[in-house]
Amino acid sequence: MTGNEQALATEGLGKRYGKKWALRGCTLALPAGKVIALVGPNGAGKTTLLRMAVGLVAPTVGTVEVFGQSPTENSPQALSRVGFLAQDHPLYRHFTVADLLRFGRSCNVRFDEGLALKRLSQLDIPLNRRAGALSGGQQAQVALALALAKRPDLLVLDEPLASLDPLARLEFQQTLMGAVAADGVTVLFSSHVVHELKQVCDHLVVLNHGHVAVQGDIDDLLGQHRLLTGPRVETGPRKSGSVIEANHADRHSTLLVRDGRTALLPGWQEQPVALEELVLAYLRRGIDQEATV
Ligand SMILES: Nc1ncnc2c1ncn2[C@@H]1O[C@H](COP(=O)(O)OP(=O)(O)OP(=O)(O)O)[C@@H](O)[C@H]1O
Repeated sequence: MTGNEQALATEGLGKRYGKKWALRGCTLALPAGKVIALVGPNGAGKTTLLRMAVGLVAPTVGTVEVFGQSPTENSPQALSRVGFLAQDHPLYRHFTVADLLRFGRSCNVRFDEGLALKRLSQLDIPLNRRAGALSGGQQAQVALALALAKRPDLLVLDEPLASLDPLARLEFQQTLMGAVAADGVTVLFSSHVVHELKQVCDHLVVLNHGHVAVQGDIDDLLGQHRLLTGPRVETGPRKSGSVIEANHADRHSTLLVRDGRTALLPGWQEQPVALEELVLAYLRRGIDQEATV
């Protein structure tokens, strides 16, 4: 892997179901070797994007490439490098954990059964237990162990944390981060949870109403945005491309801005913005406002 290799690149990507666009005009360049969060509300288009990335859904328009190859046109080459964990981490419920490992081995030439066995033993997950008899957290861990045993270069996870309790979430994240540190795997995962992102992610994509609202390296995004507080002004997001959100009280205004470092006007103060505030501000914007940034 080179330093600036892209794990996933899309250009004008869109998917329409009937008359409704689930995703539209999506252009992304997601760096390899990073942990990337895809954030957005229900129906934003996250699953649609992830399913196009792993070749399960064909685009209506535009292109998608995984490590430079189309997951639909060059599927064996592209998909041999990709692991996918669908929402609710589905497993064959009547299979034992050992059956699932055997199944994984028979389906994937690169399957590293030793690695999966090591992870499952560290988590005390019994191999003779049927998948349907495991707890939700254990099922998630088994699904993750199977996906990692494929030794993917890109691991795509659709809302992996949604059904897990706080302890199971932590264990799941630790397993994931351990794999990232050990193997340099690129992780792309979708989530509704914004407040935990800073600890686990390098890169962020915010989707809203089927459009990319903002994307970039998290440290860069935090460096580019700031909160300005000062005397009330009658400006809003539509008057300036650099004002992402404006909130007004009787005497004061607070503006979230994205711009170069310009001198502050008298009476104005600036402070850094937290990642959660930044994401929520972009989610609150309407589609017509997204085009101004
Ligand atoms: N197979 C389908 N047929 C018709 N419409 C679909 C289909 N799949 C998704 N959609 C629609 O596309 C839009 C985006 O759905 P998608 O599942 O990608 O969103 P999401 O961000 O993953 O949502 P959630 O967080 O609820 O899982 C929604 O309006 C959804 O109803």
